[in-house]
Amino acid sequence: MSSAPCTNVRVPAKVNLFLAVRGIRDDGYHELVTIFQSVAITDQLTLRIEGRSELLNHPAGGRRTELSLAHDAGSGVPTGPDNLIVRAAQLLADARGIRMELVHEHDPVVGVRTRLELAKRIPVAGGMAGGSADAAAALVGLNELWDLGIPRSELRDMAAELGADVPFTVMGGTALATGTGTGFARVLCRGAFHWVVCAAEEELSTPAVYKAWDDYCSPSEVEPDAVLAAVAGGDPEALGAALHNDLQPAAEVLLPRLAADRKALLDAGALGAVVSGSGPTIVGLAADAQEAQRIARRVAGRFPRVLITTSPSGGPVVQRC
Ligand SMILES: C[C@](O)(CO)[C@H](O)COP(=O)(O)OP(=O)(O)OC[C@H]1O[C@@H](n2ccc(N)nc2=O)[C@H](O)[C@@H]1O
Ligand SMILES: Nc1ncnc2c1ncn2[C@@H]1O[C@H](COP(=O)(O)OP(=O)(O)OP(=O)(O)O)[C@@H](O)[C@H]1O
Repeated sequence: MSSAPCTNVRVPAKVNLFLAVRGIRDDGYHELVTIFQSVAITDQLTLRIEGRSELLNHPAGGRRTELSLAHDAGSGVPTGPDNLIVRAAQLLADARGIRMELVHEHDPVVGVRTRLELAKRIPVAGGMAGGSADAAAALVGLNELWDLGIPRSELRDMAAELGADVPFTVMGGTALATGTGTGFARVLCRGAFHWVVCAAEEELSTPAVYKAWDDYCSPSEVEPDAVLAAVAGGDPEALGAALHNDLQPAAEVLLPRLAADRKALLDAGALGAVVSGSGPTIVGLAADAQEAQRIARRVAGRFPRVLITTSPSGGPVVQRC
């Protein structure tokens, strides 16, 4: 087999610079208009092949692999079949006729093993598409490691089966999405934006936030034009004023403190502050890199974890190791 025995994928988190909920579909999903942007907070997935690699991608060898997953994210993130990485691997294996058996990382290798290790830096259940980004890393990384040759655009289309945020995280950059968030077009973005990312102690479940929107909010007509103009012009002041998220009031029903947290970021000098996706992470936009550091210092005592980052970032970056 010609593929490398080891591949590394760095995959960025996302923020929604704009998110409008237009209504509910019959299947319970919500129709959105949203602008995604990748930010430079990344998870890293390392993928290795051990044992008899000829069994993996060779029709005569039977096309099969064991797969194990380990991560450093603690007990809130599963390592079994529910992990989005494992679901992504299963999706690719099924699509290419590879028999995949999920095993424990310490089980002895019988035949061939695909060993995955995740270094998690994106806040978990924070509204920054961490699990989706990991699924994207698995699709892109296994495509390379298993030598499947699937174009990125096809991986993006397959990704919709794994979750609404996954197609965007396969591509990265800046995009305007409609539908459930899976159909999108690239958006022009000039320059770099500087963010103060404030993680919360609590987690918010995405279905629970959409349920709160159902119970307390109604469809909005707000349009993304001001955000599109601000990113095209590389104008942080305009972007700060235009940041918008219809899920924010729903997240604040479940965690009322978030409203005061946003105000604290604005008082500390942020040009705008918004709940990221379904929350509870809040992102504050700074005028420049120095200002981001100043704001971060001012709010540090209020949040368990404050990160400084930039956007836009690219898509998943694959390196042989
Ligand atoms: C909040 C956002 O992160 C904004 O980008 C996404 O809309 C959520 O994306 P995600 O977590 O990848 O979503 P999925 O894993 O597909 O769905 C999780 C749950 O979110 C709700 N969901 C998600 C997307 C959408 N357009 N409408 C929904 O109602 C559904 O209850 C679904 O059961
Ligand atoms: N690889 C993974 N990383 C993180 N969580 C995962 C992963 N796979 C499955 N999960 C589960 O998904 C839940 C949501 O985690 P995630 O970090 O993706 O949330 P999120 O960033 O709010 O998602 P989104 O912004 O896409 O709505 C977690 O509580 C965890 O149980």
